[in-house]
This record gives sequence, structure tokens and C-alpha cells, in this order.
Amino acid sequence: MVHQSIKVYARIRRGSPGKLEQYNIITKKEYENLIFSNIYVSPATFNQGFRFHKIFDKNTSQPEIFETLAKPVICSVIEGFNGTIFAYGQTGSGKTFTINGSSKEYSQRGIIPRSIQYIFDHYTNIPEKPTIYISYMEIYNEIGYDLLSTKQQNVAKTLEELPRVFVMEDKKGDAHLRNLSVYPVTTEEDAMRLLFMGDTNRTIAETPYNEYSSRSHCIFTVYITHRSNDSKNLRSSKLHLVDLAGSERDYKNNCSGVVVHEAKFINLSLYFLQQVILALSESKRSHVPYRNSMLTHILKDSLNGNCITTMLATLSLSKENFQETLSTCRFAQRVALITTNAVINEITDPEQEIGILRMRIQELETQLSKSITFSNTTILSSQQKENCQLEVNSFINSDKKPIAVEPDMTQIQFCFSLLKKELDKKRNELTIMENLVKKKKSEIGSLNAEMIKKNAEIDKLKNVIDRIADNPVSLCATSQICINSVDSSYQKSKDELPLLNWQDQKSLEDFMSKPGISDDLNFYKSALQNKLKLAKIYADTIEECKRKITFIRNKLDNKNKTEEEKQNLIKDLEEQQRLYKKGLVEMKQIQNETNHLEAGLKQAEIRVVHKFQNWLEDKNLPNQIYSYLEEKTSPHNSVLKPAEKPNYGIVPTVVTKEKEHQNYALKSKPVVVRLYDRKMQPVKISKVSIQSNDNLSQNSKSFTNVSTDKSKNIDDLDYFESISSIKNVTKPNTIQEIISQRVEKASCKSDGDSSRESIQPSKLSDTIKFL
Ligand SMILES: Nc1ncnc2c1ncn2[C@@H]1O[C@H](COP(=O)(O)OP(=O)(O)OP(=O)(O)O)[C@@H](O)[C@H]1O
Repeated sequence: MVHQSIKVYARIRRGSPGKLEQYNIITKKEYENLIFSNIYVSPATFNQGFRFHKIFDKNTSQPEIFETLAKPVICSVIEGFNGTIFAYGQTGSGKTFTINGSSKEYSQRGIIPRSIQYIFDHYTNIPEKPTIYISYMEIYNEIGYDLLSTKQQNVAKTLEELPRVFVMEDKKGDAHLRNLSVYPVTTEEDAMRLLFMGDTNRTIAETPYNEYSSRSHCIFTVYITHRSNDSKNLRSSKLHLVDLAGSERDYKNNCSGVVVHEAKFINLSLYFLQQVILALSESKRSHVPYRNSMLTHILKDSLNGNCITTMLATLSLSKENFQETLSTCRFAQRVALITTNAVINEITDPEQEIGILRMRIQELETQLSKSITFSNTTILSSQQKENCQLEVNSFINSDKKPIAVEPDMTQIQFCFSLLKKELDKKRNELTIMENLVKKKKSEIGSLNAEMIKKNAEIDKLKNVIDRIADNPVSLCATSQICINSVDSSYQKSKDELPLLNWQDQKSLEDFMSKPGISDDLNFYKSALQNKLKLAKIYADTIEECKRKITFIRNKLDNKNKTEEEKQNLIKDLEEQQRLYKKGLVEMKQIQNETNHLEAGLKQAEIRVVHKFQNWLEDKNLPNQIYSYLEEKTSPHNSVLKPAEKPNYGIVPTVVTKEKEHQNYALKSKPVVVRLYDRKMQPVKISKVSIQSNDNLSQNSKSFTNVSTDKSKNIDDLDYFESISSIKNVTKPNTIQEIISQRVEKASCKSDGDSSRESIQPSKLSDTIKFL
């Protein structure tokens, strides 16, 4: 059992904005102290500095973080311990950068991709392969979502479309996740594909308000089950890599009710994490409130149970963020007081156990039968035993000589047992040799398969390069093909979508020409172009080597060569084989980097689509006003007016500064009319008039041309008497519901403007690519 406290590291963010806080790092033998200059930090004990296992200063690289912080945990997981690494800190302090990394540069990839690579590299040369599974989930507003689900028909456009994950507890109180997809992976590429898919779902689900800062917690888990060659036991362990939500208390950009709601839940969930840490760090507390939130429920084992856990506190040193930085440091000091008891998770393989027991029974049966037959025999002296050994040795080593021992059953038995021993030894040697031959055969097989695969990849890359050379635009199409392979359902959903109409296309062109909008896309496109150019160079080198290898082999087959010529040719051949292998390794590296960039390109496209939709909505704001009619007699039963033209009753016309709204079909009850913009802010009106469009209604005529010039907030507007109930009564609750109703409303208008179709993000991204 490993009994140890949670190791707590700190990473100081590079390039924190604004004026920076002064600090010192004091290195002691086993830990480091972070001291803020000229500032009195309460409580006084922290004035000595905040103690961390290690402090990564601003210029620490991603590989260094992996080597120092993550690798020891990953190695423990490979050994059979459970492991957790979690990042805690305020928004923008570098949690996601450390855990996931940047999609722009392969060298800046974070702990998750590096861990995947490390795990698969570790098992490459080990004959007994492990079974590895992967899951990826997000917790947002206390609800768990499966980021790797393929259950939905089309690609998810909002987080709510992803399947929900639930925590269940077994009799022992251990938490289990229901409805979370767990995928088996056999190669690093499979695992990376799942990671990209989960990250893409994370990007898709971003709301316009949290584009650059995450308000959710993400947990990426790797499960490993493994049996080593010489062990009858199975070891199974899991590794949680956790990117927590921003830890700040209040969101400064409190732009709508939605954000406040999110902030409340995030604070709640981190608040409960803090409560759990507090309870665990105080030895007197018997109750730890794990069950209060989904996050603490899932991380129960990581925080106090069977797990080797490491925390990274990410710190921004801007003066304006200093209070948050201090609270992160205090939290880290609490976490460092917690200890966990990790054990290797090992179970006996039942099949092997049964086999061993059977053999044991057989042995005992044999012994029993022997003891019955020879129970009266004498015990052999050491001299007699030595004689027997000599006889047996010469019997084995000569063809004809028989064993010459006294006619004594005990001696005969002893000789047989010596022969049996020798036989077993030879059998073992034979088995080892057979296994070796088998292994070599399978190595040859997989090398052949690898060679065929690599050749196919080279051909594929060459095709791509040729296509790009013919048509530069096809680069985007190529990347799209690769991205779509992440999940074929993207392709399906794309095919089902309508095309943009020319107005949207034009708006999109305007939008894309704005400074800064296409920067990310251009970055990825040019990075991909560079990688493909490099790939072409290596493909040519490999092709050249192949050609030379064939040429040299043909020459070697020629029997007229002298020994010296042959030796020289073999040298050349070996050099070409070395270059060929080097080229393949470089190609593999480029392929990894290209996959990385392609995933980044896809995510950048989705971001642009989000931005474009928001921009389009803002641009069309005058047409996007929401109208409410509220019954005066029962104000809580508010209603949203559908946008159909009434064909009976009377029609109040409301004029705002942008346009005239004539959307209401009213009958008799008094109502108040309210108008809101898409952010649910009241819109001022400048004029109201009511008129009848029903010639049969005598009553309504009296309202014809009633108008007011009062220019004031609609809340204060006089209500209209004798106006009737409204159809299709629903009260919108959230801005998302209002937006979706508005989209429906826009499509209802199609009798007036059939050319306008609703805007589909995936189709937009196609258009963006070609602009
Ligand atoms: N050490 C660093 N070096 C270079 N860039 C960094 C570093 N740390 C963070 N960044 C950059 O700062 C920005 C914000 O970082 P990141 O998204 O990782 O913050 P976060 O703590 O995860 O925020 P949130 O809580 O909102 O998810 C990103 O653009 C990231 O690339």
C-alpha cells in the first residue's frame, strides 16, 4: 500500500495580462515556497510563503510539466494503481492549456495526448498486450454529459443534445457512472481520435458567452487491464485527467440571466469540492460531504481513497487577479494536507487458479499412490543417491548403456524421478524455444503488415500532395475528409442540410473580411500546407530509397560479383534501409502533427460559425424583436405571440423606432403588450394603434385608429380594453428557448419570404472554407 499526501504543484501562467505581482520562489530540499513581495498575506502563516511540491515558473515547457508532474502518476497507473491529475485555478490561468494543450502547435500538446502516447509506447515491446478503454465526460450545471456519444443521429449542436450521464452508488458506497460510453482502443491513433471527437463536442457545445472560458468540468479517463507474462493475476487501474471549471467567485461579464445561472452552479460544485477538501484536511471531521455534487461524488476515490493523486494549481499573476490567485494558493495548501492510500488493483485470474489447483490435485494423487505401494522401502544413503545420479547421467549420454542399479525398488524409483526431472527440464527448454520461434514469426508478420500499411499511407499522402498541387483549395476539402472520419455522422448531417441562400452567403463574406476573424483558419491552413509540403519531401525520399533498395538487391542477386563488391553493396543496402526507416518515422510524426492541426482547424471553424451566427443576429436585431402579450387580469400567465397574421378580431399595431409590428390577434380580454429584444431587454415603442380587420365585428370598429404618441417603455403602456385571449400560449424561460422559438418564427414567415432558410452551422463551415 502507498500511503502518501496529495502532491500539489503550481504553474505560473506565461504572458498574464496587465501589471504583474512581484514574487519569489525559494527552493528547499523537498519542496518550494512561493512568496509574494511587499504584500501581507493573511493568515500570517502564509506570509512565509505557499508551499508546493514544485513550482513551474513562467517559462516551463509542456514536456517538462509532463515529465515532472504527470509521468510518475502514469507509471503508477501502468503498475496497477489508480491515478488522478486535476488542474485548479481561475478562468484563463492555463488549466486547459496544461491538461489538453494547444491545438495550434503539436509541441504544445498537453498532459492528455502525452499520456496516451506514453502508455502505448510503454506496451509496444511487451508481448502481453493490455486492454485499454477510454471515456470522456463533461459536467455542466451539475449535469453530466457524454462527450464521446455517437447515439445522436447528427452532430450535437448544443450540450443538451448529448446523452446525460448519471452517478449511481453501489452497496459499498462506490460511485459508478451510468450511460457513459467507454470505448476499447488498441492503438494510439484510436485513442487520439476519441480525444479529438470529445474536444470537438466540447467546442460545439460552447455558448457565445463562454467561448474563451470554460464553465464546466471535464474528466478524461483511461482504464487499463493487464496481465504480465509470469503472473496469474490481472491488474486493472484507471487514470482520471480532470480540467476543472474556473474557480473565481463571481463572473464579471454578467451579461444575462443565463450566465448567472451557470456561475451559480459552478460555484456550487467547486464550493462542494472545497467543502470536501476542508473536511478531509481536518482530521476530526467524521463526515465528508461527497454526495453533495456530481464532481465530488466521481472524485471520491481520488480525494481520499485508493488513488495516487496530484493537483496542479494554475496561477495568473496579473494584479487584478491577485485575490483569486491567493485563494487558489490557500486551496492548494489544504489539498496538500490530504493523504490517500493507494493499492495495486489485482485480482486472481480464475481460469489460471483452477488450472493450478487441478495440477496440485494430480500431484497429490500420485504421491498418495506412491506412498501406498512403497511404504515399506528403506531410505537411500547419499552414496546410493550419488550412484543413481551417475548411472542416470551415463544412461542419458550413451546410446546403449542400460541403468545398472541394485534390484531395489527405492533406488529404481529414485532413478525414475531423476529421469523425470531431466525430462521436465528438456520439455521446458523446448517450450521456450517454441515460444521464441512463434514470437519471431509473429514479429515478421507484423513487420510485413506494417510495411504494407506504410506503403499504403505513402501512396495516400502522395495522392493528397498531387491533388493540392493541382488545386490549392482542395487542401480544405482534404482536411474536411480527415475530420469527417472522426465521426461519419458529421458527413450524414452535412448531407441533410440545406444550402445557404445568397443573402447569407453575402453576409458571410462581409463577416469573413473583418479583421481578425479568419486569423485562426489561415493559421491552420498554412500550417497544414507546410506539413504537407514536408510530407511530400519525405515521401520522395522514401520513394527514392525504395527504388535504390530494389536496385541494390537486383545487383546482389548477380552471381558474378566479387566478395568485395558484395560487401560494398550490402553496406549501401544497409544505409538505404536506415534512410528508409528514418523517413517512415518522420512521416509518422508528420501524420500525428497533421491530425492535431486538422482537429484544431475543425474547432476553429465551429468558433467562426458561432461568431457569425451571433454577428448575424445582432445585425438583424430590428427584425428579431420578441413580442409578449400579457393578460391584464392574470399577469403571471404571460404569453408569447405567434407571428401569424390574424384573420379575425382586432389588430393592435405597435411601432418601435425600427419597424411596425402587427402581429396580434386579439378578442376581448384586457392585455398589456410588451416588446423585448433578444437579450430580453424591454424595447421602447413610439406609437400604438388598434384597428379592426374584421368587418363583421361591430365592437372592434370603435377601436379603429386609436393611437397614442406616448413614447415610453411598453411596461407603462395603457392596456387595451375588450381585447380577447391569445392563441398558442407559452412562456419562454431561457434565452435559448426564445432563440429557438424565434427561429421557428422566422420559418413561419416563409409565406412572405420563401427565399430565406434557416442557417445551418455545418453548411456555413463548408462555405467558410471556400471563401
Ligand atoms: N503557460 C502558457 N503558455 C502559453 N499560453 C498559455 C499558457 N497558459 C495559458 N495560456 C493561454 O491562455 C489562454 C487561456 O488558457 P486556458 O484556456 O488554458 O485557461 P483555463 O484556466 O483553462 O480557463 P477556463 O477556466 O476558462 O477553461 C489560452 O489561449 C492559452 O493558450
